[in-house]
Amino acid sequence: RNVAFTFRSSTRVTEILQDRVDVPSNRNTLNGFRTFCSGKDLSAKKCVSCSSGDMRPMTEQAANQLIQQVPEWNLTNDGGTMKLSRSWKVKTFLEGLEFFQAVANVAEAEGHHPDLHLVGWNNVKIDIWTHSVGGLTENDFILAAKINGLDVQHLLSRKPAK
Ligand SMILES: C[C@H](O)[C@H](O)[C@H]1CNC2=NC(N)=NC(=O)C2=N1
Repeated sequence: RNVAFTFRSSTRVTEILQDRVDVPSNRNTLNGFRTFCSGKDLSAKKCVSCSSGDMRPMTEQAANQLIQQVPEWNLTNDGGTMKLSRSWKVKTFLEGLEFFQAVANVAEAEGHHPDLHLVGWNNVKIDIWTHSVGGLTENDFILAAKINGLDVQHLLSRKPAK
């Protein structure tokens, strides 16, 4: 029995080391602070609570890596605060609000909330960052990936967003 157990755990360690499995999002720590964890499919992850005071914003280098998993989004630096941003053009004002409702459902489910802009009646822009740490955490990329997965095509104008 011991032999089987040892085999199973070392297999798990090997999988984790080779990055073949997802592990809980709070696994990686740097100097005792959570940063983010590696893993393939961001949209399959859940946002973790970022209010416990042990979370710090990720480095620009880490953000440049993770953005490759959500290339539809832009990395911006807003007066020193790193954010994710994406724009869409909707067909009508009301469809903009429908778009927001779909995003709000995801945000509520994740307990992680983006800034929503609807400007000039049909320009939707969403900014995501972790307010409590003043920068980006893996939660922001998870939310971005989940917003990418929404079926909102029918709400969008055929004209590209600015
Ligand atoms: C307790 C709860 O997790 C926090 O208040 C959450 C709510 N949603 C949030 N959303 C975002 N984007 N950043 C936060 O810091 C944040 N804080």
